[in-house]
Amino acid sequence: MGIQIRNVQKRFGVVTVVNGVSVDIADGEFFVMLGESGCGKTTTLRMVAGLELPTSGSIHINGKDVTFAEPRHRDIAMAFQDYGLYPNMTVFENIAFPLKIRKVPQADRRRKVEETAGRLGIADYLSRKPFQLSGGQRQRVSLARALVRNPKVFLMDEPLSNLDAKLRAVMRTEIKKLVSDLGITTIYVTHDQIEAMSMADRIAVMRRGDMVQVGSPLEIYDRPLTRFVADFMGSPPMNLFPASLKKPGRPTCQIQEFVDSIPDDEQSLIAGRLDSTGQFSAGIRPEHLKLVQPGSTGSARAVVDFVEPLGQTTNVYLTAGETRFIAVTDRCDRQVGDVVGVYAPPEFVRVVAN
Ligand SMILES: Nc1ncnc2c1ncn2[C@@H]1O[C@H](COP(=O)(O)OP(=O)(O)OP(=O)(O)O)[C@@H](O)[C@H]1O
Repeated sequence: MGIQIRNVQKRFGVVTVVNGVSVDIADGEFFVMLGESGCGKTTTLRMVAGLELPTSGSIHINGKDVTFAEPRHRDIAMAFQDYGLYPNMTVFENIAFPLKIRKVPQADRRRKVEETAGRLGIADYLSRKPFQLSGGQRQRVSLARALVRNPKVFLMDEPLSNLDAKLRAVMRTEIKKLVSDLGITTIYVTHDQIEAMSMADRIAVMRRGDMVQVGSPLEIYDRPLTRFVADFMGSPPMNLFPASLKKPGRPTCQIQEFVDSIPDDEQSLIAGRLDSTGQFSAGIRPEHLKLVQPGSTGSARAVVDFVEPLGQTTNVYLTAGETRFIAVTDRCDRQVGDVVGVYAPPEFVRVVAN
């Protein structure tokens, strides 16, 4: 059950925008497709919805081959960035619309609309027209209209991107809670890594029509396979230092101290992640670097370039030789020009493909 996407490819004329994507999405899973504009996430979602047909490959939803099925035969609901509400209908009529076209009896319709509106906190607005609502309320109506007929699968394309930052944060927790309470299998498209991290059971990071890494938010954050993924997830992003393997078992790096003691299990990944010139990147998250006394065992010497206090934490911009990188520390009293020791705990150093 759930959704199986198998070798799905989509070409528009000579341009391939989805490049043979395969993934299994479990029943009830919240699956996020994350990537930059133009990477093919919307096109993939539209193929699951039936709004676009694959050039090749297949899509199964709850055990049924729907590759070429009409959208209305897929038991899916959709919500998009533009709410798509009918301006001349009331909120009640908007939410009831999918039930009306399915000829659900009037009493049932009323009950379901009221129940769904209650869940989404819009029960008091049922007699208003969309123009009498705020953006957040309109998005709730759009979600209510999608959910009112208890779909098995819910597809969302950047549904929060028209809302301000604070409301987005509120809505993302509400949506996540709502769909997991209802047990609906969900595919959610976004370019916002915080949204992806906070909502997903699993994330697929997409690039140029490929799913470059699929995993739980923390797997992807902790163990990015490539520079692209490492750079995309996290703010400030992972520090990435050019490295290479000249002799087996001893990587060399721009900041040698950072790779000198990386554990064997991480070292064993190097061979599989070298590029054609024998290079890889050593990655370490800014929050894992420790500022210590210059000259402390295993530390590299660096100079503080810039200090950015953020209240809870401080971003410390550093230079070691020509190499620039960032450490995130607790509040600290480092000053520009200070010479510090920087220690990378070996268990946090990652081997990342270029
Ligand atoms: N009907 C179409 N005809 C030709 N090219 C298209 C068509 N639809 C999409 N594309 C192209 O396919 C590529 C992928 O588009 P898609 O909308 O899937 O990307 P996306 O990752 O969702 O981006 P965004 O976040 O901007 O929506 C883009 O380069 C786009 O221009």
